[in-house]
Amino acid sequence: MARIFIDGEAGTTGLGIRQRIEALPESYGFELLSIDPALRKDAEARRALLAQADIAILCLPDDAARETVALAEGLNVRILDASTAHRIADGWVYGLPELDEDQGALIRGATHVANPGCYPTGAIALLRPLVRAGLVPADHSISINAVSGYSGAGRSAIEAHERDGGPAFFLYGLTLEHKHLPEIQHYSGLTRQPVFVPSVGHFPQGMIVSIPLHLADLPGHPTPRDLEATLEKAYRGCDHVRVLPSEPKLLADALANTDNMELRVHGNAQGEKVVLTARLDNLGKGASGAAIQNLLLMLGL
Ligand SMILES: NC(=O)C1=CN([C@@H]2O[C@H](COP(=O)(O)OP(=O)(O)OC[C@H]3O[C@@H](n4cnc5c(N)ncnc54)[C@H](OP(=O)(O)O)[C@@H]3O)[C@@H](O)[C@H]2O)C=CC1
Ligand SMILES: CC(=O)N[C@@H](CCC(=O)OP(=O)(O)O)C(=O)O
Repeated sequence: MARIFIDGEAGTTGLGIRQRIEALPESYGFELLSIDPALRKDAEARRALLAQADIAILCLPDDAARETVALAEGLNVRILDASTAHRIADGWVYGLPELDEDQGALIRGATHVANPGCYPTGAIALLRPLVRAGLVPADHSISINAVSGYSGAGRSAIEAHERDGGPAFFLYGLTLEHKHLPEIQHYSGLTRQPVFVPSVGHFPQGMIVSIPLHLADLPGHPTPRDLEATLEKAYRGCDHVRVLPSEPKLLADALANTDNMELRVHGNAQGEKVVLTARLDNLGKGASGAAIQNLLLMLGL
C-alpha cells in the first residue's frame, strides 16, 4: 500500500493527478491522504500529512513547493514536484523518463523528482536527440514557438476564460525570459539560450511546440529524413512518445485528455528547411499524465 499526499490537490494539476490515481486498478494499492481544505495552506497540517505519506506530489506555485520541501526535511517521504522550483536543482532527478535510456532507473531510485514543464517536455524531446547526434550544434541559434490551451495558466485563468470567453489568442513571455528557458536549455544540451515565444489560444487543453530550422545551416546539411530517423531511434519502444509522419496542418487540441506526445519533422519539397513539432496535452504529458508516469516508476510499478 503506497500512501500518496497531493499538496495542492484542488488545483488544476492536482485534480488531474487525483483523477488518474483513482482510475488506476485497485491492485496498485494506492491510498490517497487528503488535507482538510480549510487547512490546505497550514504548515503544521501539511507536515502532519507529509509524515504519513510515502510520496508527496506537489501541485503548488513555486514558493509554496519550496516551502513544502522544507517542511518535509527529516521525514521519510519522497517528493514529486510538479512546479518549476526544482527542475535543474542539485539532488533532483528530472522526471522525463524518455530523456535517456537510464532515466527511468534514475527516477525509480530517486527521493526527489521534478516533473518537467509542459513546453520543455516538447522542446527537449525534439532538440536533445538532435543535439546529441551532432545534427544540431550545441551553440546553434534556436527559436521555439509554442501555443498552449488556457488551462496551462492554472485555475484562475481557466475561470477567467470560461467566464469572459476570451481572449482569442495572445503571445506572452515577450521579455524573452520565460521561466522554462533554463530547463529547456539545460536538458536540450544547448550552450546558447533559445528565443522562446509562447502563446495561449482560447481552447482549454492542448499544446504545440514548434522549432524551425534551415538545414543548410546545420553541419553536413542533413535531410528532413535524417532528423526524423534520429528522433525515431531515440523514442523507439516509448509508450507515451511517438514519431509520426509530417502533416500539412496540425490541430493544437487533438491530444487533449491523453497522456501522449507526438513528434514530427515537416520539411519542404526541396529539403531545405524543416519545422519540428511536438504536440501534447499541457495537462496530460505536460503535467498530470507525466506525474503518473513518474509516480508509477518511483514505486516500481
Ligand atoms: N496547468 C498546467 O498546464 C501546468 C502546471 N504546472 C505546475 O503545477 C503547479 C500547480 O499549477 P496549477 O495546478 O496549474 O495551478 P492552480 O492555480 O490550478 O492550483 C494551485 C493549487 O495550489 C494551491 N495553493 C496555492 N498556494 C498554496 C500554499 N501556500 N499552500 C498550499 N496550497 C496552495 C491553490 O489553492 P488556492 O487556489 O486556494 O490558492 C490551488 O489549489 C504550478 O507550479 C504549475 O506551474 C506544471 C505543468 C503544467
Ligand atoms: C499558458 C501558461 O501560462 N502556461 C504556463 C506554463 C505552465 C506551467 O505552469 O508550467 P510549469 O510546468 O513550469 O509549472 C506559463 O507559461 O507560465
